[in-house]
Amino acid sequence: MAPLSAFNQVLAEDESVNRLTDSLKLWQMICGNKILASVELILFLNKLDILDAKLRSGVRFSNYVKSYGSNPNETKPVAKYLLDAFINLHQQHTPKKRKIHPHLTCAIDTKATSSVIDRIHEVIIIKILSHSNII
Ligand SMILES: Nc1nc2c(ncn2[C@@H]2O[C@H](COP(=O)(O)OP(=O)(O)OP(=O)(O)O)[C@@H](O)[C@H]2O)c(=O)[nH]1
Repeated sequence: MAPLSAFNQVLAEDESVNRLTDSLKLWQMICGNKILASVELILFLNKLDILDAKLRSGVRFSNYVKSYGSNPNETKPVAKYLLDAFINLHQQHTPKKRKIHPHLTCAIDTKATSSVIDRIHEVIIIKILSHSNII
């Protein structure tokens, strides 16, 4: 689980570290971990509403993420850019090919979050059934 909204924040425990950079490093370590090589990963990119509020209030994403350049300072393209960054890191660092299940979430939207969790339950059940050769 990583916040989409933390691109302009630093860690409470180390103010020299940007929170987005920290999330990406942690994700890279999880993706590259050989012990987890056979595990499918579920990624929640959370706090979509806070990202939206931040961008609408005038905070410019590209001031913090230079590679974003002159792309629109809007929620959809910024969230897509972050999602792609996480997916690309997975592709670069995974020890072997596997699926990941990324979701853009707003945890306080309980209805939407509940439906995401239902979809994840389905994925897990299908995985268990296919491992047991039932399907
Ligand atoms: N608006 C909003 N609030 C959220 C969301 N997810 C969690 N929160 C709230 O954020 C606060 C901090 O929760 P978390 O982010 O889970 O905890 P944390 O990672 O230790 O906190 P931070 O250091 O603030 O990132 C709590 O009050 C949560 O209810 C979200 O998607 N949208």
